Amino acid sequence: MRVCFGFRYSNFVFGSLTATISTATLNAMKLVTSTEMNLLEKRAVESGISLADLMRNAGQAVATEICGLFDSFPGKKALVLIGPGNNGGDGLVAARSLKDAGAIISVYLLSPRDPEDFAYKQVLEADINPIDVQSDAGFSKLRKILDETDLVLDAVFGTGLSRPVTGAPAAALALVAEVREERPEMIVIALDLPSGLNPDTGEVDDSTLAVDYTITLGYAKRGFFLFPGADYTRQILVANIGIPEGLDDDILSEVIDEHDVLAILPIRPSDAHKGSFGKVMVVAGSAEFIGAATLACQSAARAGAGLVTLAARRSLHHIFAAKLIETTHLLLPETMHNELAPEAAEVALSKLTKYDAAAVGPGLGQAPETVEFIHRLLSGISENTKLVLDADALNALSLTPDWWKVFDRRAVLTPHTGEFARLSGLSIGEILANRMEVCRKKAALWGKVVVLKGAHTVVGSPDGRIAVSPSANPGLASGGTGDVLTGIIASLLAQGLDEFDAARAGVYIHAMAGEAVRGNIGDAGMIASDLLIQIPRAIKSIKEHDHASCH
Ligand SMILES: NC(=O)C1=CN([C@@H]2O[C@H](COP(=O)(O)OP(=O)(O)OC[C@H]3O[C@@H](n4cnc5c(N)ncnc54)[C@H](O)[C@@H]3O)[C@@H](O)[C@H]2O)[C@@H](O)CC1
Ligand SMILES: Nc1ncnc2c1ncn2[C@@H]1O[C@H](COP(=O)(O)OP(=O)(O)O)[C@@H](O)[C@H]1O
Ligand SMILES: [K+]
Repeated sequence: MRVCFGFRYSNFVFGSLTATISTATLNAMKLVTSTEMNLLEKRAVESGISLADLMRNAGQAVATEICGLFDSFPGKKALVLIGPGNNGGDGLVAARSLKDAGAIISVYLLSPRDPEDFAYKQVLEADINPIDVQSDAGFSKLRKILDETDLVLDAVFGTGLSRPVTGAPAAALALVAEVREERPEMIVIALDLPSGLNPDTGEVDDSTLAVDYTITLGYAKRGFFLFPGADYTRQILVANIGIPEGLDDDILSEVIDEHDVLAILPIRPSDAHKGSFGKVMVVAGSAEFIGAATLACQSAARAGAGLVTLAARRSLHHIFAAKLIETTHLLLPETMHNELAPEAAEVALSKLTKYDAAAVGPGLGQAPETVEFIHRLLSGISENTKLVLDADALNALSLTPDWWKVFDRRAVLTPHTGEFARLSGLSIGEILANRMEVCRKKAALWGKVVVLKGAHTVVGSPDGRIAVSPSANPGLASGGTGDVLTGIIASLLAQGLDEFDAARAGVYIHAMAGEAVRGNIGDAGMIASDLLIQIPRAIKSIKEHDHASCH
């Protein structure tokens, strides 16, 4: 079994990610910490699998994946760098399997290893004579091998890294990096993870290689989706090492995957009418932020809602009406200073009873009257209307100490890092240092589904689950793309999805739309409106993938 993280979109490959997620198993989409990985290993051993079996499976699976990367593997030259622990052990088994598959193998020991251990015997039995760093003073042999090898397998350190990398391992990794500059055709593959990358935090060592492929064992590690680590793993393949199914039921983190999204997408019966697909009210916009409201309304419609209504200031009606042809309009009263009147909340509330979902916040602004309007609206909104809050709705909430005790209903919140900082009182640095854990904890404390936006967006659920976007796409870092996400999530809420499902499916569809635009025009110059037509295409593509995999 093999899993690749990435997007398949109309048979094209985007970014540096692979094209296919080629398995139906959802377990492989789980994300683990090093502690969780050790626990799973312990459970596997308790269930009757020996450590040697796991290592044999790991080494063989890695070799199989490597062979699959080449059109023709026999005769390829492969160098395996071996460290002191089990990662090195896996590397020794992989070296043996690669030789069995026809490769010309060099094994290079960066630390002394016990010749009696199971893995070492594997290479000796295959007549591979490891080169020892002690006997290769000055790395002259290593340099010579690197000048000719087709691939390097980094099996120096895995999840057991405990301190900065120094000495021979650091020097050898630096040499690989240097030769790679001269020989870009040389493929570098990490076994389990690029050595020196912290699997829990995504921190990297100075010596960590940005590899071409990371063949990870059993489960992807959280650090692959946290920066800077996320820039070092490139294409990630998850290899099956035989951990029995069912041992990971309490692992609550996952990468959002097309199969998950397909399973939760709303069904669209042929005899549907517009009432079948829910009504969304978007409460948004101000004179300064016209685009935020229009983008949210259009994306809600493009994600499949039956009817979208914009509730916005009366004096802006003419411009909104010109921009939004399909949207209906609710004209909200204003103060004599041309701000939203706080009593506009009652106007919106009186209509909202007929709506399945509301998106509140994009571009509303932060005038005191607007803040009062938002507070009145949020305190009066019925539990029957599902809710997504973004931008100025989040800013307004942040003004109330312990806001989650006052605003204690279900909702999706979609903060970027700055808004999350205001909501939580944490600094930006504290959030960036561990986005997944921070998001999980706050979602539980606040009792909300929280979408912490950015590269590899994290969706946290109050029950402890987190779902991480597989996409990092600098093209999306432009004004208005978040408003598009808000509209998509509101649309999915209106179509009947619960908060967590709407948020993770919405994040995935939005990311896929972004990847499609990147595929067309690159990662600079993307504007939020480019995403709109890609939303239904992304949904179509997800559905077609299912169709393709069924036949
Ligand atoms: N957890 C699991 O389920 C499995 C783990 N396996 C492999 O085991 C690996 C983890 O093995 P280990 O726990 O032995 O850890 P590693 O192989 O990552 O390295 C730990 C060893 O390196 C030393 N070390 C750590 N940091 C160092 C540094 N900066 N400089 C020099 N020496 C350093 C430690 O003292 C220890 O000897 C995984 O990455 C994976 O490759 C597989 O064999 C199979 C199953
Ligand atoms: N580097 C990136 N990789 C992936 N997604 C990104 C990246 N940068 C921004 N995004 C996405 O773009 C959107 C930006 O939203 P936001 O910051 O609220 O902007 P705005 O309010 O202007 O719409 C979010 O969905 C975010 O996750
Ligand atoms: K490694």
